[in-house]
Amino acid sequence: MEIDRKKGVHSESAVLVGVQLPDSHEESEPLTELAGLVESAGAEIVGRLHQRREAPDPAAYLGKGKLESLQQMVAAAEADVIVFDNDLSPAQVRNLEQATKVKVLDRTELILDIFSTRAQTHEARLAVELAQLEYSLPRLKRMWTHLSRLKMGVGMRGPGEKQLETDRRLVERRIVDLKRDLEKVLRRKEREVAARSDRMTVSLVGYTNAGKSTLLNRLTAGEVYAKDQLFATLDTRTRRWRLPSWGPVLLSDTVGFIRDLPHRLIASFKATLEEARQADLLLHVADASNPAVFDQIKAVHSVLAEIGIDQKDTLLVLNKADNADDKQLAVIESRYPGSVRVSAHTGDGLDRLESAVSEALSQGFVEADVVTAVGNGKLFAYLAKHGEILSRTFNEDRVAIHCRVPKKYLGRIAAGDAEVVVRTASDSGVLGGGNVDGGIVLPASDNALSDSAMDDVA
Ligand SMILES: Nc1nc2c(ncn2[C@@H]2O[C@H](COP(=O)(O)OP(=O)(O)OP(=O)(O)O)[C@@H](O)[C@H]2O)c(=O)[nH]1
Ligand SMILES: [Mg+2]
Repeated sequence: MEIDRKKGVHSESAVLVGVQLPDSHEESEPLTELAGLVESAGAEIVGRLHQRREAPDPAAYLGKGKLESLQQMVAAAEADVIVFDNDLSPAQVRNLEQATKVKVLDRTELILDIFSTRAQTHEARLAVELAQLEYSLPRLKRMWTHLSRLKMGVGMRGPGEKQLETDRRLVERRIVDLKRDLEKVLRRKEREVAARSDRMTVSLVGYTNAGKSTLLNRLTAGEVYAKDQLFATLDTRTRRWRLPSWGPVLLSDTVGFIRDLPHRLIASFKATLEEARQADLLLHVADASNPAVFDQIKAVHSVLAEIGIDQKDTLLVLNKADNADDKQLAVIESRYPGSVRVSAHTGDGLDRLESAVSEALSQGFVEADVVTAVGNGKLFAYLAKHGEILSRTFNEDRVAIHCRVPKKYLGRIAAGDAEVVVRTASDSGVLGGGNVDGGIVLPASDNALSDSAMDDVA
């Protein structure tokens, strides 16, 4: 038997199989999400098979009777590929392929396959290749057609043990190279993102297909690829977003999440998720029209926890309100008070979203008195640009500036040859609302604000 493993599932006919285990995720309509993934990958669905089992069968995951049904279904529909909703061991894949004579993919492989066709930037390509190779290493026996692309010409038949050993070493070497390249990308990215840290940054996160890119486009009039497919976006885009009554902040889009996202994939996408890691505020976009919205919100929380950013300030955005059932919206809102319902399509609720974001960002502001030399125009400009100047009091060659500024700039302001005294309470205005526990005095320093610290981004 020879099965072409090179092609993924594009334009093929696929049979979907799912086994419901007692502790595994349960969908109201089984295989819905898998079907979305398979269609996203460009395949046609020609059959579905679902089974409840206490435990997977070690040999073929399915029980004997169901395996026979599967064989018949594949033959009758002339399917090219079987896609499992569960993750399979290498032996199970081999046995299933032998029994059905067609290619078998599991959920992780399918996701990796979609990622590999969508990855656009150098960084996303590296991330996907690494995740794919790490996944395939223990599965090399059936991966040799894929490997032939890497190294040898076509026409290679099945690998002998020696060949396998060579392949394994090649893959391992490539993995080391990829990790090193990704590490470099990550460090560069960290520097890039940190360099724009004197702008408030907001990051869109959420389940795949929730409408993050559409929302980014709508809010910033940018040109970001948005499409009704899972994992339309694999690369982050950052745009300037002019918040009314606030000013410009940076808004970035990210790769969508999915339940049971392969851990390796999350690890490989670290550089892509750097924007979200350093953001001042996360906008968690959920598709309120999806019956599985609660599961999706939970799945996003667990990915955020895995990246270590689940403690960040987060605003839940209930998108696709135009398409959602009013009752469902009310249920979500009572479960998540403080969430904001919007429609990226009709534009409904975007004004409320903008106010909610402004308010959330204000939490990061403090009122302070900054005392500096009258001639320190640079610092004055900096305060005006990033905060709000409330009053100025001159005293000979010194000026005391009463202002409202983001907490995170305090260090930088103090470094600009100034004394900074943070007031304990602030009477909240447009930008205000920040509360500080006690008056903090930051010492003046000799370092004047450097040009780069003053640089504007975007
Ligand atoms: N009805 C309706 N559809 C929407 C809305 N917002 C987005 N969509 C549609 O939902 C689909 C997914 O939108 P995207 O913006 O690509 O979603 P995403 O979250 O960026 O998806 P990934 O990049 O795959 O993670 C597209 O077909 C959009 O047109 C909305 O408010 N209402
Ligand atoms: Mg997107």
